[in-house]
Amino acid sequence: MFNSVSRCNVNIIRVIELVDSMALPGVHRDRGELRIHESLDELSTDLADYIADLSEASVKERGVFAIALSGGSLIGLMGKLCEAPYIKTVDWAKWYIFWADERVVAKNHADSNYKLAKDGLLSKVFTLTSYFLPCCPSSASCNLSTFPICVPIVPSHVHSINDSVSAEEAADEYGFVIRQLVKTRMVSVSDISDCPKFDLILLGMGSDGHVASLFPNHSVLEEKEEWVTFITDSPKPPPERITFTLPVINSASNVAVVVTGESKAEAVHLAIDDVGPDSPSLPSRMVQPTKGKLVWFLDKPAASKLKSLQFSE
Ligand SMILES: O=C1O[C@H](COP(=O)(O)O)[C@@H](O)[C@H](O)[C@H]1O
Repeated sequence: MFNSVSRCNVNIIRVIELVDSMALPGVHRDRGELRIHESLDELSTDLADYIADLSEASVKERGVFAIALSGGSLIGLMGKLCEAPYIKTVDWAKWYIFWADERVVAKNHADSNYKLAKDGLLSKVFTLTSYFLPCCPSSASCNLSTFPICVPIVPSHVHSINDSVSAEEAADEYGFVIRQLVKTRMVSVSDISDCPKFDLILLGMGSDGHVASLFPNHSVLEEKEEWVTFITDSPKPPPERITFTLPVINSASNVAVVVTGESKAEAVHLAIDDVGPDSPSLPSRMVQPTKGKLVWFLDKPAASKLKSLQFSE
C-alpha cells in the first residue's frame, strides 16, 4: 500500500494509492494516488514523465491529446517538458490546449494564465523548428537518419479565451468552442453524461483549497449545467474569471492536482484525509473524477499534515 519507488531516476518518497480496500483510521478513501516528492526538482521530473506518458497513450489511442492547464505555480513546475528528452519526444502537434480557468484580463496582462503558460511553456514549443535548426536536413552536418521529427504546437490548437468581451460572454464563447471540439471528437465525450472528457486536466490548489477558479463557499460550486462558467467576485484578485465547472473536471480521463509548499499543508489535509462529518466543502475535495484517475503531486511540506503520510513513517 505504501511504497517508496524509483521511477525514471526519480525517487518518489511515497506513492500511496487511496483505494476502497484501505482501512486506516483517518485516511480518506477514493482520493486517488499520492505522489509525494523530496524536492521540487524531482516533482517536476515526475510531472513531466506523467504528462508525456499520458500524451503518448492518448495520441496512440485517439490521435490527439486534449489537455487543460491552470495558472499559478503549476506552470513553473511543468518547465521540464521544455527540456530534453520531452521537448523532442512529445508529439506537440497533436496537443489541443485549454485552460481549466482563466482570469478575464488582456492576454498580455501579468495576471493572465494564458500569458503565464505562453511565456513559461508554449513559446518554447511554438519555436521548436528553430530549436532544431542546427541539425535540419538542409544543414551540411545533418544526418537525416538522426534528424529529430519534431513539430511544434499548432497555434490553432491553443484555445484561450476571448479577452475583449465580458466574463459572461467569454465563458459562453469558450463553452461553445469546446462544444464544437467535442462534436468533432478532438475532445472526447463522457460516456455517462454529455460532458467533455479531457484527456488530462491539470490543477493547482490555493491555500484556501480552491482549484481552477472554484472558490470555497461560492455558488459556482453548485453549477451542474454549464461546462464553463464565470465569476465576478473572486476572493483572490483579479475578481473576474472564467472556470471549468466541477462536472467537467470530474468527467476527465485524468486529473492531476499539483500542490507544493507548507502554506498549503492544511488544505491538502482537508482535501484528502477523512476529517469526519464536519469536513468543509473544500473545492479541492470535490475533485472526484467519476471514471477517471486522480493523482496528487505533492512535495513534502505540502504533504506534511497528511494522516496517510504520518501512518507510513
Ligand atoms: O488563481 C489561481 O490560483 C490557483 C493556485 O495557484 P498557485 O500559484 O497557488 O499554485 C491556480 O491553480 C489557478 O489556475 C489560478 O487562476
